[in-house]
Amino acid sequence: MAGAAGAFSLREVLAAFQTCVSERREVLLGPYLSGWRGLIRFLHSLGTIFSFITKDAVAKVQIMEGYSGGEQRERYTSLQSMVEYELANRLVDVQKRGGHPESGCRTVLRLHRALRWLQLFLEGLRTAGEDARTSTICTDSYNASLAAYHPWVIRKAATVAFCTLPSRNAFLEVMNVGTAEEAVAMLGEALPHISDVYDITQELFAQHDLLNLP
Ligand SMILES: CCCCCCCC/C=C\CCCCCCCC(=O)N[C@@H](COP(=O)(O)O)[C@H](O)/C=C/CCCCCCCCCCCCC
Repeated sequence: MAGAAGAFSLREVLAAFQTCVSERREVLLGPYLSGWRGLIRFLHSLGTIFSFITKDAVAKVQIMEGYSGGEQRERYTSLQSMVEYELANRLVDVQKRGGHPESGCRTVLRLHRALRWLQLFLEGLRTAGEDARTSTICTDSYNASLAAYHPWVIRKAATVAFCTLPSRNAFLEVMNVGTAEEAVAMLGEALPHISDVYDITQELFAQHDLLNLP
């Protein structure tokens, strides 16, 4: 279940995103949600100022867990099968939220946009100098991705929360993969897998005109 306690491990998150993409280049929902659960563990550790973000991420993962463990679980093995099933059965609100306010497609779209933030943030952490401020990396990544989809009040609250983030080195330590240098190396290994998942999903959603679901 989403949001379970336990120490964050970048290795686990990496393994999840690594196994996300099948030989047929499908994004498998099981490992995708597993990756998100790992990331949420990290968010929990950042304290209550981040709880409005944690709650939203947990809620979205729980919606998807409901589908992937539900009656139609076979339709939810991959993002590709989910899109096909939900579109064929008119289970997606495409103009405004109505009968299907929590479709898998619109829920994954929110996580997908957040994955872009993660990609930019981790790349920023990986390439920044030792004395770089995590809050600046996080704010820049947010402004270049998710912020475009959030109202002013959320952007404001997020920016305030980012100011409390620990230093870059503290971040690298919390990844539980050894020294800062080892953590940076592991980020270099993790990022192509996260990018692969992002790119495949982006193409899938673009093909089906699903990038602006309400
Ligand atoms: C050691 C480094 C590892 C880094 C690990 C980072 C862990 C981050 C984990 C999760 C990222 C946050 C996921 C947030 C999902 C947000 C989805 C969203 O956009 N939801 C909005 C729209 O949903 P609907 O209303 O349409 O259903 C919703 O309104 C948003 C609510 C909450 C605010 C979201 C702010 C997102 C900021 C993302 C940055 C997280 C900062 C983490 C700091 C490291």
